[in-house]
Amino acid sequence: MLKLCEHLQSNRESAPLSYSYTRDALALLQVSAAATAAAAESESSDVSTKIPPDDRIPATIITGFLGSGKTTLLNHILTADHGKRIAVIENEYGEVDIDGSLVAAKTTGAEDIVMLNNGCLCCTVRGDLVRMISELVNKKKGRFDHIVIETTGLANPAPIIQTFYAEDQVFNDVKLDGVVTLVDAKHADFHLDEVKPKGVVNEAVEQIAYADRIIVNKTDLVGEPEIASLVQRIKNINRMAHLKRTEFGKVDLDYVLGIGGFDLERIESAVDAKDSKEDHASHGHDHDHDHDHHHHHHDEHEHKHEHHDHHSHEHTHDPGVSSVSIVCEGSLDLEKANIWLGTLLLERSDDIYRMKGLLSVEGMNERFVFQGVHDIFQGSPDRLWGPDEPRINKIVFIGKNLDAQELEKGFKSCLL
Ligand SMILES: Nc1nc2c(ncn2[C@@H]2O[C@H](COP(=O)(O)OP(=O)(O)OP(=O)(O)O)[C@@H](O)[C@H]2O)c(=O)[nH]1
Repeated sequence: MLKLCEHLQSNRESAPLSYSYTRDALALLQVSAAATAAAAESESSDVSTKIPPDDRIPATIITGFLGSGKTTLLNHILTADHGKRIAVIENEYGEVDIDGSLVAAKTTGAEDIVMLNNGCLCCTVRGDLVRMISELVNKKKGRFDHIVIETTGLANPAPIIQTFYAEDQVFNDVKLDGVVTLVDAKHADFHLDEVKPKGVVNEAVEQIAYADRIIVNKTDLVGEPEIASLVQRIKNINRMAHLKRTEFGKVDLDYVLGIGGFDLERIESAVDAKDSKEDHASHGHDHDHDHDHHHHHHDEHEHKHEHHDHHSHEHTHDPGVSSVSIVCEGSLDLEKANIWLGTLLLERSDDIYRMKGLLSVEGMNERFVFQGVHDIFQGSPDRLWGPDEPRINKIVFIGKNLDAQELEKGFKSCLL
């Protein structure tokens, strides 16, 4: 505990905190409150905890299924007039980096393009990613403003995101700015429906679940009804991410770069979007029951409701991935919140993909903001609550088999 305290205090002068173990997360919450209380005592007139600017280099992860338009978006980013110097890390699965040459051909030469071949970022080459980022930072610091990482279409983004919080070498110099997920308007349904063997993740679902920004691309290839139903489906998985429809990845760059890891507005809008009880109750129930798929996926009706014995329900409800948002006024009893969050993460961290929150903790003058990726938890005090500002807690979970009512009940039981 003492060690954590010291860590917290030294970190308050620099970057936010990241811990990869549940118990640390809890201690962090506790220590934050204690430190704030101490600050309040020692500086009676000015209790503000100064949150220093975070000057780490931002990194954006571009993910999306094979052929969804990642390289197209990357080219758009690199050729657009934004004045940012961008270092690119390309992860091409296989020996020949075709994407690399496509991107390189279009760039002006101001950026660095680094290739990570022969493996998928999410598994075999994560160590390489850490080394590569460290190398970029050590050798080229000051020569670029932003890192963009393009993952292979088959990447599960979780381990890549976790690299940014769990690896000190990365965390000290680089912050995750955001995860941008491209969705192929024409083929996404097919991939989302795809049945995976038990225990194997559906990358298409995961990529949507982890996104901060979603780009439904290739909208020129399908009609409005298909797009609308896809958008609905995406929102059922992740209601926190912003979503835009595009052709050839043409989006404003501030939609994808500089979005900020702690995008509080996003938490707020995700929560505000949850308006009715009915809406709330529908969370986690987007089961399409499309259990069997063949490659003739153009006719939706053709493969719906085909059941075979070997595709049991337990692994076919891929949109069991959903979002739950909780909003309620009041202040949290720290001890209760620690126990609740700790138990939840201990029991469910495999299923809780992402978690973001803005909390009002009793005895803490600042808003406490946090985010988690499975068992990795990062949080810090944010600005002071305003004198007349209602102390409203907002928390969003994205994950598998979430029970909205149970989560809400658990959270509310921590309120004073
Ligand atoms: N019609 C249409 N084609 C597009 C659009 N966006 C990209 N494409 C094309 O789709 C193909 C795949 O695009 P890429 O950008 O290479 O996709 P990717 O996600 O990088 O592909 P992988 O590296 O294989 O995962 C290319 O031929 C693009 O020109 C779009 O909005 N509409």
